[in-house]
Amino acid sequence: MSETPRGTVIFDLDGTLVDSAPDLADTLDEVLADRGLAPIGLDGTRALIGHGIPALVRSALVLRQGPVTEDDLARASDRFLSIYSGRLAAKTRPYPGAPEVLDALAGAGWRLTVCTNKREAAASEVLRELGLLRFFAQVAGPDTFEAAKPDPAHLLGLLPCPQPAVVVGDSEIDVAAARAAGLPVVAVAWGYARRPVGDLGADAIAFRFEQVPGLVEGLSPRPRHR
Ligand SMILES: O=C(O)COP(=O)(O)O
Ligand SMILES: [Mg+2]
Repeated sequence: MSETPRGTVIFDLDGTLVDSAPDLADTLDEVLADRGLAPIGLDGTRALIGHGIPALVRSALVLRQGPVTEDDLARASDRFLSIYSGRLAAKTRPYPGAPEVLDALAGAGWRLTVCTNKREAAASEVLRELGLLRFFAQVAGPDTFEAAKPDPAHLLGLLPCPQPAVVVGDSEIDVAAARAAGLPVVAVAWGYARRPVGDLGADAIAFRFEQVPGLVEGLSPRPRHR
């Protein structure tokens, strides 16, 4: 990385850098099977990802068994985490082009960070197992600053001083957090958004990973050097 960072790119994780839905779906279906409930499957799981694991488990239980008590949710979330921690990157893979683009952005002087609603330790471990952790100066989960997207504090914690920054994410949650933080945002077309990517209200859309650096450059003011 160059001595004067160009600015910070804040990447979302699930649905943006990595396709984690297969491992999340397998885990969710195992939790449901333990309870004699029908599976949600890959497509069903994709539609529930983005607000973190407790929210994912709650949504699945509500769909399959109706209202859930907080105790029951805590038990099911613990069970989910114990299964998921053994298969964080069993089927999870970076999206095509991600490693090359991260390498290029770092080489161009960008400071790279991750802002995810997956807990910090699990997010870092997924990135480590996929060989991507080395690109990132910091990885922030909802437990890092005690703030979870769409709370802008989750993004702003990654920017300790005023600097150019661009958010890259796949969902309405990422766009809402970026808007609340006053940061420009690129939406990627390959993730888990519940709406068409053109309806997310992002400043730009990437249809392939290779488009990300050009869009990030275009949205970021050049820092002034004295
Ligand atoms: O819901 C999750 O698992 C977190 O997803 P995110 O990395 O897209 O924030
Ligand atoms: Mg996401």
